[in-house]
Amino acid sequence: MKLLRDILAHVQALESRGPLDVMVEGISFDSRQVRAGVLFVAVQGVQSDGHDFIAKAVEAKATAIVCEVLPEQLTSDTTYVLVKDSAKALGQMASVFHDHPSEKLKLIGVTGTNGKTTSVTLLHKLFRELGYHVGLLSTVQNQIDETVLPASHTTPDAVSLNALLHQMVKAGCAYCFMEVSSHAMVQQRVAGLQFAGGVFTNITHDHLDYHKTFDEYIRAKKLFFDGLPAGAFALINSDDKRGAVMVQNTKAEVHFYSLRRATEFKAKVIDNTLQGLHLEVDGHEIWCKLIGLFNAYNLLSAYAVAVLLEEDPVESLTVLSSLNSASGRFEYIVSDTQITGIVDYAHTPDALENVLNTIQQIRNPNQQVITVVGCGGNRDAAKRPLMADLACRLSDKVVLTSDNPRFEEPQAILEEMQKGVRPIDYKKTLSVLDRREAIRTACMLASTHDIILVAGKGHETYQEVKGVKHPFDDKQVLQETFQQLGK
Ligand SMILES: CC(=O)N[C@H]1[C@@H](OP(=O)(O)OP(=O)(O)OC[C@H]2O[C@@H](n3ccc(=O)[nH]c3=O)[C@H](O)[C@@H]2O)O[C@H](CO)[C@@H](O)[C@@H]1O[C@H](C)C(=O)N[C@@H](C)C(=O)N[C@H](CCC(=O)O)C(=O)O
Ligand SMILES: Nc1ncnc2c1ncn2[C@@H]1O[C@H](COP(=O)(O)OP(=O)(O)OP(=O)(O)O)[C@@H](O)[C@H]1O
Ligand SMILES: N[C@H](CCC[C@H](N)C(=O)O)C(=O)O
Ligand SMILES: [Mg+2]
Repeated sequence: MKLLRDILAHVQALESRGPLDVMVEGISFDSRQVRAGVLFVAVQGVQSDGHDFIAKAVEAKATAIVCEVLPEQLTSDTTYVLVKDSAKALGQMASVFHDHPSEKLKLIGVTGTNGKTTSVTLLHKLFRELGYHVGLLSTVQNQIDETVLPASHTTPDAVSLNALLHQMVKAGCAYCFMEVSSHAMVQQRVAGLQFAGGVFTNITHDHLDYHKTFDEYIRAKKLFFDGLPAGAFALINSDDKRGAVMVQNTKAEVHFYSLRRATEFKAKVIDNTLQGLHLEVDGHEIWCKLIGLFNAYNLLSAYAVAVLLEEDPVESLTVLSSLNSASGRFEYIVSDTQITGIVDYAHTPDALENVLNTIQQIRNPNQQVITVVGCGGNRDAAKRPLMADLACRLSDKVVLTSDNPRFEEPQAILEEMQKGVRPIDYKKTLSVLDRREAIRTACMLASTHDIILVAGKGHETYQEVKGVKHPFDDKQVLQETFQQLGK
């Protein structure tokens, strides 16, 4: 419980109507969650405008309303506060409401198209092994030490986010490693947070359904670095050509990592096999369990963060070399007849290309590569033909299928993917709408020693169709199918 006046301490209010010395028991941006004592914040959304629900919030006895436009009719027992940017105010108020939790631990944010979950998961495990209490906010799950809390977004909304950070502080966490998505930046989910550091992994084609242009997508990621305070660090992948742009206007201290250039933090891949990576990092040789060149970047950036947070370099590398990948990131099983089944969350053209290139590097010429891939509905449609084309170019056979169709027609998504297949690849491409059947088809096509990649859903344990999440787990389906077929 806090006084409205105190909650507004960091908010630039343009105008207020009604008493400010009223008690607030909770903050909500959803009128359906409002009850007596709650402060309702009206946020402009994609589907609807929170301002249209102010009357509902008042009906539910909201103590106060924070909004960008005052309603025409004001009720006398509600306080109204007018602000320029409700989403930003929401973050600032949620932070005060939970006693500024981000200032009581070291909060490190990771942004970029690919590698966020892998990086924050590595960092969480590393800092646990180094003896700290640590929080994690990721696509797969949130965590306080080993306690797992479910995650519905890559970056939670501002209210949930501050509540989670508050719980981490109460549990004695010294660090929290979190993913910062581009949606979160545009929607100001991290407004009001104090970051001790930020990491940029890479930026490639994704989410243009939401950001519209690649420049806007870059701008969204850059906003994160623009907002870092002096005293924080910004750790940048200098092998990505947008790396330098990210830190053009940052106040943070800039550091670079690279596999290609002589930078402050550098690594060299000595060997890349299905058993793992053999790396040289800052002059030290290590063998890691993670597979694929792209994971050399994730390992290097995790190492660099540890050094920037003043951990011992050699001890950090020793721990990193013992860590496994995050769930659904290049996880593999080998069937009784020696078929390798890989499940990977590659759901962007770049990720798919990286994963398939890695498979091409570690396969031998007698092994066929069979890829099962689909694209999500209500997401960037431009990536559909690109992903189908990449799958064909880098595989011997391809089974195009459904991912999470959400509210789109699965057949229509599949047809958009098919448009990317070059005529020369028609012969090697099949389309099987049902994902379970598609995985079965790939298993039937596979012979001893072949490699099956099931891409796009990684750790997800559901398939989302028209608002309903049906149980579906690529790893489980793959395993069951091998057994059913006696493969
Ligand atoms: C496109 C997008 O990001 N949408 C997010 C956004 O919803 P929205 O803008 O559609 O909200 P809306 O339905 O238009 O409603 C506007 C406002 O009215 C309020 N409202 C609405 C109805 C009502 O009856 N009463 C009411 O008060 C809503 O609570 C909201 O505040 O704000 C919601 C509340 O924070 C989010 O849950 C929702 O995430 C949706 C579910 C989503 O799927 N988001 C994905 C795309 C996403 O955010 N992904 C990124 C990761 C991407 C990546 O890098 O891979 C993530 O960080 O998870
Ligand atoms: N550093 C990297 N560079 C390029 N591709 C990567 C990198 N790390 C992982 N990948 C590929 O991208 C996929 C997604 O990785 P990860 O889940 O770590 O990324 P993410 O940024 O968290 O994705 P999301 O935006 O969905 O949360 C992996 O399954 C792998 O195929
Ligand atoms: N965080 C990403 C995940 C995509 C995963 C893929 N399986 C899909 O459903 O498109 C998103 O929400 O766009
Ligand atoms: Mg993620």
